[in-house]
Amino acid sequence: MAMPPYILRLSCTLLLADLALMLALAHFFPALAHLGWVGSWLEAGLRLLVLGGAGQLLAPRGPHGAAVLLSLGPAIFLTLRGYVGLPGAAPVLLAMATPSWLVLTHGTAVVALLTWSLLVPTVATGAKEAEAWVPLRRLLALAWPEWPFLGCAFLFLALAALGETSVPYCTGRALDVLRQGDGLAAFTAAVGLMCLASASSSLFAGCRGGLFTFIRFRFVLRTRDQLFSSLVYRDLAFFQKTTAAELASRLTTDVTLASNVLALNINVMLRNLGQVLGLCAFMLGLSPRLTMLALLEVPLAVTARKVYDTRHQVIAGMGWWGWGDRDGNSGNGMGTVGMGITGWGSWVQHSKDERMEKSGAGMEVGWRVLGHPMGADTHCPPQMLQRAVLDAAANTGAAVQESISSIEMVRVFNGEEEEEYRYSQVLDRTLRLRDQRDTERAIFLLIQRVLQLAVQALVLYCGHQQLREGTLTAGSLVAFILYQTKAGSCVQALAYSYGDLLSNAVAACKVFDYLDWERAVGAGGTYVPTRLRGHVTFHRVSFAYPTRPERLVLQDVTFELRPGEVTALAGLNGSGKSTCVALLERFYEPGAGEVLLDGVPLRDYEHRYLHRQVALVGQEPVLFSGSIRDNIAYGMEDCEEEEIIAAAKAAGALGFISALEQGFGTDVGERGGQLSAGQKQRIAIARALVRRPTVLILDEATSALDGDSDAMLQQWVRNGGDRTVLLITHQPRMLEKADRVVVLEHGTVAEMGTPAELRTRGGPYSRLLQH
Ligand SMILES: Nc1ncnc2c1ncn2[C@@H]1O[C@H](COP(=O)(O)OP(=O)(O)OP(=O)(O)O)[C@@H](O)[C@H]1O
Repeated sequence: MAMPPYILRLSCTLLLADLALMLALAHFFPALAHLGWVGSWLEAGLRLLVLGGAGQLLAPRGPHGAAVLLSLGPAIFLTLRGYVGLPGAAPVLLAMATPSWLVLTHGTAVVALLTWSLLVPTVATGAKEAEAWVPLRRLLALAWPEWPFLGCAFLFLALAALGETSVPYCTGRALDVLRQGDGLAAFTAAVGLMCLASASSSLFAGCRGGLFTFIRFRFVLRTRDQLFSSLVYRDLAFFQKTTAAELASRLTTDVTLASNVLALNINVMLRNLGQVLGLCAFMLGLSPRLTMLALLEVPLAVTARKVYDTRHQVIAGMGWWGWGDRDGNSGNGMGTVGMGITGWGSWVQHSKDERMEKSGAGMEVGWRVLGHPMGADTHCPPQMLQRAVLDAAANTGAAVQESISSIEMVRVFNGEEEEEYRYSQVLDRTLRLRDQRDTERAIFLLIQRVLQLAVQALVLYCGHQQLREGTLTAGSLVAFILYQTKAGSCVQALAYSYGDLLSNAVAACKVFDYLDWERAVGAGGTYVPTRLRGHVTFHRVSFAYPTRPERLVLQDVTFELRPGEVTALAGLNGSGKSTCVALLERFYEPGAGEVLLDGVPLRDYEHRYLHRQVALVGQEPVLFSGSIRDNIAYGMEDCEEEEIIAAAKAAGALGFISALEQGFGTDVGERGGQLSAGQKQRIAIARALVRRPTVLILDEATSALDGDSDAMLQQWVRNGGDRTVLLITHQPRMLEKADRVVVLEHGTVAEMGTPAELRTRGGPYSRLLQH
């Protein structure tokens, strides 16, 4: 296997810098050698400065840990050698050693670099780390309302750490008392102290855990609330670009992950840091020599964890097992969307390593997002393997949901076998991902354990020597080993929490991105005239949707809607009729030109006022779950029952509503699913009419109505006084009833006039009628 060029460059740079340093300081080294191990460490510090600087300047791409390893490695080795007391002479300084020592040092560094590059193909994690610390201040600010609870939680954290740290010490004391036969009273006191330390640490730990869980719960609720508030005020262009699943993921997964930073990661980090420091203090008191040896575990554990964490990210980025399209092609329907969970699924906390599994319940993933087939060129950002496993689990849930919710279509098109095959494929992918993750984890744990055991064996060897020398008692050695085991697991937890904190902080960044948006809805306009005529003018309007900015769907469109008239927009599918409606509702801003209401640009009107004056009944009426009454009075706080009844009557809905057992109180079901299409349309019309709008827009709003819809239309115009009505319809009968018709073709106005005029011209309108 060829050596990556950046490693070659870095290795050569470090070797040359090392040689240059040794030549330059050759005269000073004998004086340093007299200082013993202090001299070793002074040499190490000097080499660290020079090698680190040279590496940064001449080989900035390489992992900078190489300079640290090269400069500190020999000093650590020589110091440990002195502690363990191995036979044979060793040089004090690398500079004064035979050239073979230098070759061995640099050779080891090259091997370490190659191993690192194999295990972790991408090494640029620095930026991610720096970025991850940014949101901590914001998270603290968000959690600030909980400061009394936070204060108590941190107090209990400190007390619990103190209690946990003193338990091994008390155990060692009890053992020594037992060995020395100091009498029952002394033994009882020692055991009592041990029990007291254990009991109090358990109590404090319980209080700490309970308080942090409580704070986390409140934090999650408040953040979700704020995030949702910021979402509903976003402009529609945003929702065109962002999938519902992504937003749901932000609200559920990312907020939960962000809450972990404070309530879990910092909590665990501080707890373990406190314990490590306390344990080290006790260990130093027992035997400084053994403590230095035991501390060897820290860099080893941190490096192993870093390799594992980084590798997880890389693997998930490269070997993505996302949702495939229906032909079984592997695709990534999720991307940064994450799991696309729209339910409030519950996170289950497992052990530290098995941190998060998603419970299957409550997962609902939109098919549009999941099923969106993406080609191999789709950019897949690196994601943690764990996250990919969760995504796959969410995909499995989505597959079930999609098949079951479309079971009628499955039956009609005989698709049972295909659905079966598709589901088994998704399960297969999930299984493969899990296997990959579990194998990696098992190997990592094994390596971690071996490193731990190696350090413990070293400590036992030295401890045995100290016992023989009489500088350590058996009880102290037992206490030391207990401390070492505990300190080891604390260091592991510390390293784990740090990695987890970084990835959770990235999730928090995404949440803050969303929270930082300025309100789009309601921003700007303040114009609230006391009287509105409802004269609408499209003046040279051009427009392209934000998702396809290169394609103009309206070009230089000019027409007007007059008060007291029904103006019909006619045109083939895709000619731009609904786009005109979207601009009139201010879903988007025109790219060029203006939409004016009574001569004033729409953006100058106050948001609430405008949407009370301009009401829309859309192509696919959307009802919300709740009663018919709630749906008609939606968005109107001051709506009287009589107004609701009058609107329902005008929309021709009173008949069927009265026939229902609970009348206006009848629940319409999710998205109005318990009503027929025509009934939904009538309720949607009533919802528009109850506002007594000056401008009424009917976008294919009468297609499912039975009875004389053109008579009803005339009634809606007359009842509103001089109401302006914009009608979009494909029904020639309705077009003929309009006062004026504007014909659109490919986003431009082809012709306009009264239906009779246009018919006699024999132009686009006539062709449309024939079509
Ligand atoms: N959200 C969108 N993003 C990008 N392009 C869109 C979007 N909505 C519509 N379009 C495109 O804009 C063009 C005009 O669409 P529009 O819905 O205004 O047509 P329409 O005349 O109302 O058609 P129909 O009679 O079928 O309702 C179409 O080519 C359509 O593909």
